[in-house]
Amino acid sequence: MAPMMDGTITSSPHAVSDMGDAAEECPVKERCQEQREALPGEPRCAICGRYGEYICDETDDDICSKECKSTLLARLASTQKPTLVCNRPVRVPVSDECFYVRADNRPNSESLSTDQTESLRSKIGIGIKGNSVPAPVLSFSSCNLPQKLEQNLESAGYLIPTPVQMQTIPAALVNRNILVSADTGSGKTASFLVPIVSHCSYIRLQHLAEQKGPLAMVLAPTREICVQVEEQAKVLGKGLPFKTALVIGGDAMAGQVYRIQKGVELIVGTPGRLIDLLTKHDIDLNEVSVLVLDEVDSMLQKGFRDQVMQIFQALSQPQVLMFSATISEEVERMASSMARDLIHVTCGKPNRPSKSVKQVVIWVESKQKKQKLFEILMSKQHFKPPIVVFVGSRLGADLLAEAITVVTGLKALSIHGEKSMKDRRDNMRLFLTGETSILVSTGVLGRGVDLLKVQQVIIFDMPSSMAEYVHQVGRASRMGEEGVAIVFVNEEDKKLFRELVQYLKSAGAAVPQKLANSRYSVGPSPLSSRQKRKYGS
Ligand SMILES: Nc1ncnc2c1ncn2[C@@H]1O[C@H](COP(=O)(O)OP(=O)(O)OP(=O)(O)O)[C@@H](O)[C@H]1O
Repeated sequence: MAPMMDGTITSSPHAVSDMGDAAEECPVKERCQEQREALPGEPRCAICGRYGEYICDETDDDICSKECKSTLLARLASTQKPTLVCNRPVRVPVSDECFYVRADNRPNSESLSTDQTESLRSKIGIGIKGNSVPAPVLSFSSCNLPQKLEQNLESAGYLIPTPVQMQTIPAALVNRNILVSADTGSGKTASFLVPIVSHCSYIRLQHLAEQKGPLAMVLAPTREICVQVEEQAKVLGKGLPFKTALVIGGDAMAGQVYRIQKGVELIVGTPGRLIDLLTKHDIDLNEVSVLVLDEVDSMLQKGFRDQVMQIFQALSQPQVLMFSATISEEVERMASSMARDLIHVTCGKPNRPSKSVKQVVIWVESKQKKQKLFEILMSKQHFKPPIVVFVGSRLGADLLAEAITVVTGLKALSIHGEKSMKDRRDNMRLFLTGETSILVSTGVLGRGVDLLKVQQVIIFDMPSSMAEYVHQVGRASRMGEEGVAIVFVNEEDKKLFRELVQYLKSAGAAVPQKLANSRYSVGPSPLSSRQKRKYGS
């Protein structure tokens, strides 16, 4: 994630005297979060205030990591060179001046040249397709966001945008339709929530909407994703005229309707429940001007597609923002037909597992899988809690969680679509708060859910597609942190062998001999023509 590093920074004299040789031997910290807090009297990073262990060779400032060095240099560059701006005109409401940075006070008022923009994109690893795509930004402060939103971002620890946010936020702020494919854990959620919070509070503060109806809608395939998106929206919208409603099955509908009728800016929900609610109750959607399809490939698949289109058609030409780590050519085509003048942003290697996760594939016959899993869980070397174990069936999830608890003595819980919403919430809470360290899940947690401290997943049953595999592997890493995915395969997964071998080879991961030697790993796979349609050649 850290953009544009040359790494030339020197150890601070304070650090050497305090830490002796050890400090000199330690590699320079890549990221700010790897650095510790500063103790009283110690040098502080000029950017984030953590322990300023190094000196920036180009400015002599104390800094904590390569990440902050790059922020420091970017800030410096932005005050000296033509700069990056969002083009959205910002008008300041007289009564709410405190929320906005005045346009004429902005330090960054010129645009980058085309060459500069292209070179910046290639440095931060962004690809774009589309007409007149706004330049990326290097900081949240160049976006003319409500001041309160900037503060909320800072309080949440979002000091600089991630690459996908750098490109997507400015484009979304000027109302462009966007399709984004970016690695799992790369910060896609804030890429749509920041523009939504900004847009909604702007409309409310300016009294631009006639009614108090919702202004934006986020659709996602699972309840767990919706819960997390709504939670994050609340964090970012705190203190602004920005209320949210969560519309998912398993929660009482009456409460959801009441909340929406009272007036909310954002609705986050699963398509099925939302249609149910909209058909039974009179909800005014006239003012909804932004629609987000999170995990868009899943949302445009059979099962969801008709419901999504029904909702889309009930809105009056909203701006459409679509996101996933896996986007096929077919999804691209469908997205282009839904939204005019679409921008396509890519970040990282599309449709491949995040390179931060080490894939360790083991050939295990089905009857031996449980035993192998228990061995891993009981091995000090291999078990790195908290972990998620992905299985293929609901019953399998319950039975395996029970078996783990009985055999290893480690408390394991399960999550799947047949559990009540209360159980799903309780089990997630117990897992995220560290009260239990093993969660056995079906695909419901495979996508989009931020499993904060998880750095290890075990794919006990291979999912039905390589797209789901990419998402499940991605649960082991957030924001480029290193993770491990242990994957059990055997002949039953043969329809995925060919692609799996390609993925492993391109990631430099070992291919078990039985997998490499299988006739299904070479030549056309049983699904090749369908897969070709799905992912292109
Ligand atoms: N600018 C930022 N600075 C610091 N942390 C961030 C920033 N943006 C996002 N994060 C954090 O990074 C983590 C991953 O973000 P997020 O869940 O949005 O990823 P994602 O791309 O949606 O992943 P997935 O495809 O797996 O759903 C979250 O914990 C989030 O809080």
